[in-house]
Amino acid sequence: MSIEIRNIQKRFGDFVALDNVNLTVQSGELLALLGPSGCGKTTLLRIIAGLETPDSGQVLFGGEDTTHTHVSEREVGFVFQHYALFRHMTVFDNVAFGLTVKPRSIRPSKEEIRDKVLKLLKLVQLDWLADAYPTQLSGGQRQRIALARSLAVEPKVLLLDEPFGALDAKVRKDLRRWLRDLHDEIHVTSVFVTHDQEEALEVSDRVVVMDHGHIEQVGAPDDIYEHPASPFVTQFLGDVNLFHGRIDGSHLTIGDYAHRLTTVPGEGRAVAYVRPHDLIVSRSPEDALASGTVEHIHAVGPVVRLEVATGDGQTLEAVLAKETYRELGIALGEAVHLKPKKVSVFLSEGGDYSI
Ligand SMILES: Nc1ncnc2c1ncn2[C@@H]1O[C@H](COP(=O)(O)OP(=O)(O)OP(=O)(O)O)[C@@H](O)[C@H]1O
Repeated sequence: MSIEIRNIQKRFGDFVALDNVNLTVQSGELLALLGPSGCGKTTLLRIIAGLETPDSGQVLFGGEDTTHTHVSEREVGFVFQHYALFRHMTVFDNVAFGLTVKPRSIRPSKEEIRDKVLKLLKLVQLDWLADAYPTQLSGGQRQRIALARSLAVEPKVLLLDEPFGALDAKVRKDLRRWLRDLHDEIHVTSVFVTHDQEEALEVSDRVVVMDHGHIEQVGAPDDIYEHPASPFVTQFLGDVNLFHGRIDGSHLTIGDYAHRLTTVPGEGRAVAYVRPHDLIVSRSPEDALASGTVEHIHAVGPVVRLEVATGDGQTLEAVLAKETYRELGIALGEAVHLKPKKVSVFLSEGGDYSI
């Protein structure tokens, strides 16, 4: 079931929560809505669910206008950050709930319900917990049961609002992989809200990056990461070093550094971003974008993070493999030169972008 969002506008008082949002979710796709707190992701998800009404615009399911269809008739499954399992019911009864409350005329038989629940519990790999109560489960297990419960009624669309938000980092990582595998198995059209870029990039088929109630960029994870469309997306997807320069013709100049651009966004003042792992640390000043003194050295697992103080008061961050770091034999207080492997450049358009 595809979802089409057309010109959605939503205000809360004077505050514009969603500003003319347009988006198509393909049938069977797992799509992430990614953005900082308050950007409107949850509001958009609630509008898709029918839990919130837009001021204007339309939501279409499979080409049919559902803007004014009640939430109970939209056939959506919902999983929230905080497990909404019924405490007084076993895992089995929690998963069966949506089926047992169906009107008698369309309710499956007891045997059918039993088969279906056991199949779902197997799917989320927790069939051995059928007789347990929610309080006996870990946070990650509860979320898997919540997901099984939302799938029991065979929703056309599955909506997940920070489903792993309340879990610790390790469990979160396991569950993201698990969700990806599960989706590959069942292919229900799913929209997933997160503010965690790593989660969005790892789990989804496509990522929608939002900011201040509008969509900044939509694309496959790799595409978004490699070709961010704006300074906001570049910064939101990970650490960056910022440089100010100019574009003239196809040349970017930052101080004495010159770089030939393959795609030219125009002419004028520009901002350039380089990710810490895209800075080559060298003893030689040749082709250097910046030079400075090593102020801090942090060894983190297989990589080493250097903080380099430049003459003009900026601190740059470079990340290099431990092996390269050892070969270079860098020590605190030494002078190093930094050369970029990859630069993302945007015109300043009259105002500087800042981080
Ligand atoms: N019912 C409401 N009444 C008033 N303001 C609201 C209401 N719901 C949301 N907002 C505001 O709309 C903005 C967008 O909220 P929303 O929950 O969609 O953001 P979000 O991107 O999901 O953020 P978070 O990750 O923090 O949940 C926020 O500034 C929020 O305060």
